[in-house]
Amino acid sequence: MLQTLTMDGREAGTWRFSELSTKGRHLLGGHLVVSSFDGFHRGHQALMHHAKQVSAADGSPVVALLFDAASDDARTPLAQSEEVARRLRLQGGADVVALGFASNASWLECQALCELLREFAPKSITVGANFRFGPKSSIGSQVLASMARSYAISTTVMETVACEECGPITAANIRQHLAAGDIRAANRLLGRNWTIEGPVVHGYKRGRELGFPTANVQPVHRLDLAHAIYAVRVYAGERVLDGVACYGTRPQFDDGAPALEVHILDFAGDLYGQRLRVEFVAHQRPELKFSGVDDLVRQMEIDRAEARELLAA
Ligand SMILES: Cc1cc2nc3c(=O)[nH]c(=O)nc-3n(C[C@H](O)[C@H](O)[C@H](O)COP(=O)(O)O)c2cc1C
Ligand SMILES: Nc1ncnc2c1ncn2[C@@H]1O[C@H](COP(=O)(O)OP(=O)(O)O)[C@@H](O)[C@H]1O
Repeated sequence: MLQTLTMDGREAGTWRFSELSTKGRHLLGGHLVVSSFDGFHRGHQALMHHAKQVSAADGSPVVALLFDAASDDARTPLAQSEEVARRLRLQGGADVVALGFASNASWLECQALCELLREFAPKSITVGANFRFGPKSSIGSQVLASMARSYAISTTVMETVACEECGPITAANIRQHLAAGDIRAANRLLGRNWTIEGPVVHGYKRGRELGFPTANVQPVHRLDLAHAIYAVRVYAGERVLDGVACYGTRPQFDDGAPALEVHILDFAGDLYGQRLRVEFVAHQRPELKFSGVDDLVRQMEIDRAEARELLAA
């Protein structure tokens, strides 16, 4: 089964392989880019850039074949799937075909992929060197390349690029930086600021007592993010607001389940039920337990002033 996505990432339709030649006629003979596009980081952007350059020579479309490994809920999301589809279209100019291939796809599904490649009859394939799929991720990009060569499809395997200070541009490395709280490194590898979204839910109503009301944003997925204070930008509908966020267990109080709490600067209003997008700009300090609540509040005032400066820079 193939799933095609619209501009904003919603499903446009589900096709059988056999329907590709009729419904997907416009996608045939294009330049395929094969990836999970997990996070649409700078490595993926380089793949799209390459395919776009190749396609400029003959005018055939760029088609992104998106392996749907990003729907793995156990991992920190680097981008929502709608965001990935939107960026593929905007930055890559690509039509997007999403495949329900999990990273542990069966051999049968891998065979189906070979058939699919034949059906697409692409003019070229672009793939990253560390792309893997199939049972226990046992099939690498080189196997894909030699398979494609046997169909006389020209294939480019692009090496993983590294950033001098931040290491390889891979989704795994970006997740490691997030787990360590190194937002600047994660953002550099992503090529944009890491952003998550969720609805504002009720908390313990303690924030307003402290003079720091905090919107509790509930992310859809689990986050493996360092427990710390961050300077953030908040997108609430049309509004873009500066904020200071705490992600952690609140050792000063309940030491409970990890939560993301966002205090918006120079703002007063009811946000419950609204969907907020929180863009992480900089790490400020680790979450701590102070000798008393007054000390915590004094530190929060310093955090707020520092966030203001970081966001103005
Ligand atoms: C800028 C800022 C810094 C914070 N730092 C800490 C901290 O170091 N330790 C801690 O336990 N909680 C910290 N918090 C979380 C507060 O304890 C939390 O916002 C408060 O308990 C309100 O919770 P509520 O929204 O459930 O009412 C911080 C919150 C903000 C906005
Ligand atoms: N500057 C602000 N930043 C964040 N939330 C604010 C702000 N001003 C008002 N609010 C409102 O206050 C709520 C947070 O207050 P708080 O006492 O921390 O309650 P809760 O424990 O339910 O989060 C937010 O959900 C929002 O509706």
